[in-house]
Amino acid sequence: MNSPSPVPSKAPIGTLRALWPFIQQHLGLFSAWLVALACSSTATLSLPVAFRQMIDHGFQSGANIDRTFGFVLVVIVALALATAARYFFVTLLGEKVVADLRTRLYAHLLGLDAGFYDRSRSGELVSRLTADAELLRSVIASSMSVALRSSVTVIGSMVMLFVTSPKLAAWALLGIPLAVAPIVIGARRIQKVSRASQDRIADANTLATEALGAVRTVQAHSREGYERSRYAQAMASAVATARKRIGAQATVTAIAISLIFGAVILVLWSGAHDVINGQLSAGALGQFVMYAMIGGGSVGALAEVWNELQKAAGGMGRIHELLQEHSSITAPTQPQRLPTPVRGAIVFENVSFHYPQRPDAAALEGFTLRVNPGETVALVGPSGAGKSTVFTMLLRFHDPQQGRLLLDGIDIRNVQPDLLREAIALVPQAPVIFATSAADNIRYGKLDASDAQVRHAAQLAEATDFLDALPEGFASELGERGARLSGGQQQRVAIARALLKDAPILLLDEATSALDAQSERAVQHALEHLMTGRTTLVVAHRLATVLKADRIVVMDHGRIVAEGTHSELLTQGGLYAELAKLQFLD
Ligand SMILES: Nc1ncnc2c1ncn2[C@@H]1O[C@H](COP(=O)(O)OP(=O)(O)OP(=O)(O)O)[C@@H](O)[C@H]1O
Repeated sequence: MNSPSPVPSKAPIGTLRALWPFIQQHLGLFSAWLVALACSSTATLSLPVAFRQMIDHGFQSGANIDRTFGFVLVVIVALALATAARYFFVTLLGEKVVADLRTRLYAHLLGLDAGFYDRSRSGELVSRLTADAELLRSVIASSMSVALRSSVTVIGSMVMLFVTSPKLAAWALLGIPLAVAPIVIGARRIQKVSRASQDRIADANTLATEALGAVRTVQAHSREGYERSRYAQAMASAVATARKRIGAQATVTAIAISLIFGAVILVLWSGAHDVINGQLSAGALGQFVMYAMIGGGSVGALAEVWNELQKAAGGMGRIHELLQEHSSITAPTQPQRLPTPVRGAIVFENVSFHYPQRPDAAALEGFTLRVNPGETVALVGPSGAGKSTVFTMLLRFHDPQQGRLLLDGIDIRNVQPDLLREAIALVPQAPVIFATSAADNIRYGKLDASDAQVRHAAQLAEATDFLDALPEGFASELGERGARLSGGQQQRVAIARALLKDAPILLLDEATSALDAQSERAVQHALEHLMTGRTTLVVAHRLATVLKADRIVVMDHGRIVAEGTHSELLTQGGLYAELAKLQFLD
């Protein structure tokens, strides 16, 4: 996937066609917009005719005056109403289409497999959801509307110019492109400079995001001054680039005004001669100038939105690309049912697996393991041995290239992935705490749990003491990534969540970070509650856990190198004895 650029890249306008299915969902609004557009364009194009009436007949004494002014008034009211309706329908359409697009993309992203997330960065995905979708919103609500409206107006005013005065129209046809061309060229140049200017702003934003996100580290190193001057430099560079853009913009404005009004004056001058010679009425000349201005303005507007449309096409292209991604972990067409309740018998049968990003190195190789219902198996081994990969396979985040995994005798590829994962509770090494209340964090394990069930789970996880002590008890917000809790407390919240889920299989990645003796004991107690009566696979880092396991499996380079109890393995010597000496026994 492309890395996100602050200014989205361009793509052929045709890419925007992918928007059509989303617009089709709101055909009523779309049609209402087209009707309003037709009305407002008709009113715009009738305005010069109304003015001609006013000039030619409005100032003469006679019966016509009231009717003439009345006509002008009607056209103006119609224009006002149609413009308001057009704006309302198209803006609402933009909001709805983009909301649908975002919802659809988000739902799609949540379903993609681990392989996809290994190769994408979450920041990029969020930018697809925000920046690219935002671009499309402005395109539907404004650029698309302007493009269509201007096209209609350009064609309409061209026709009317010829109807009003074929001779002057021929002049205008030559004059308008000559006047508009330099403006369009200038606008292109401005676009380039403003891209550079936005890039500089983005550089400064990156600096600020990084420093503010790690403000403790910045302060701990006393690097506030350094960060301030880096940001100030980035800002100065942004201003210098912006100055170029502003200068170019000012020049183009001066040229545009001179050219456009110059052309209008020339045509007027030629028309004035016709009026004096009696070949043209004053009203017709006024009407002509108005059409020329409307037409010229619309050509300019078209040139301006073209760029916007190209950028939006780039955004749509990237969103479309994401929507085409498919998860390789899918439910079988005829899924098999797991027994109820799940007993928790796990079998890894000669499993070999390479991560998609690392096809050369096997994370698991010829891995065979049988875990009986209710048994606790500790996985130990050096870093990178493949312990976490065992969990990944069991949760079916990836499928093995060889071999199979059975749960209660059923190949997990034949089970619906969500039902498989319902049967498993995972307590990861670094607990994930969401920025919601403590109760909701625990309730993530079982969304329909009652308050009493949440409290009971917290009790078993030894979490009630510190949660009750928070200012609003269980209703207290835990802050971003659980910032208001200590490491050991976060672990106990995660354990309470797993307890509430009450799944027959438990995957436990024991935290390596050292806790003080008291939290350590609390966490151990909580874990004991959690492990009771469940099939448990635990990546063990502590002697206490290893000693409590029914069996210890020693892994190295994706293979099982030894199995047994602590004392059996110690007497065997080898990798386990070495690890035990380094990890548990000192
Ligand atoms: N998402 C991934 N993409 C590519 N390779 C990976 C990925 N995750 C793990 N690996 C590789 O697979 C191998 C096994 O990793 P795994 O995380 O299972 O080891 P581990 O025993 O759990 O290590 P640790 O104790 O350090 O967590 C390692 O060589 C690792 O580099």
